[in-house]
Amino acid sequence: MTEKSEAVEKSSNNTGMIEEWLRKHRLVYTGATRHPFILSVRDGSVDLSSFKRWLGQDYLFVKACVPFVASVLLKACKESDDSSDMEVILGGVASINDEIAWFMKEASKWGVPLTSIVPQKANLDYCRFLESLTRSDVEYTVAITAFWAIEAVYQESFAHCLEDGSKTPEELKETCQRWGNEGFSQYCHCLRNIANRCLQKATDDVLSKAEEVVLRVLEHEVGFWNMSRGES
Ligand SMILES: Cc1ncc(CO)c(N)n1
Repeated sequence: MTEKSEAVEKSSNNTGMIEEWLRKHRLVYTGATRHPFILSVRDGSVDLSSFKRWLGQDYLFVKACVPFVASVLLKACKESDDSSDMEVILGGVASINDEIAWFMKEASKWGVPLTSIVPQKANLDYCRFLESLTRSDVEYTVAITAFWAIEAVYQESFAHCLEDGSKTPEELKETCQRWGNEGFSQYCHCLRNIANRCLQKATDDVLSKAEEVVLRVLEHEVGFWNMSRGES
């Protein structure tokens, strides 16, 4: 069976290509969503200087996400056969807008000076990767799959810090709520559905590009968490 016919079969069983890849790359996915930095938030042992470093770097990252998300929106306009994709991606634009405002408020609360933050190598590498995905020769299917992966890592990571039994410090719970809340989980689910629908119709060539992009996102996410712990 080809990867493509496998995907079609999977979707009739109510699971898609993304679920298939998550099974196949479980360890890589867990590496990104259960990183030692996140586990330290969850068990309360997190070093606040790491948290502040993450906060400043993520502010820069989120700003760099704006042209990427705009490019996904543009690709949806041109290439999507379902007009509801637009609403979901516009929701993503709105959520980035809120995030930027939230980072500014949070940074002032923690005394992190946003104007003087220097992007670290892992951050620059990730931003450069995002920029490469904005090119017009990158298919909508590949771009929306990358977008799902980027959002899903944060959703799964921060939701883990709010589960029963977690000892996340009170002052970090609001941060975890940003990405760990039910609305964000729903939004990620919508992105996953869009990606699965596109992947189901994709050629083998696009499928393998999309799978590769998911793996690159997961690698960059691990690099990003490592940076927060002062490891790069
Ligand atoms: C590094 C990184 N990945 C994903 C997200 C989710 O938006 C974020 N804010 N930062």
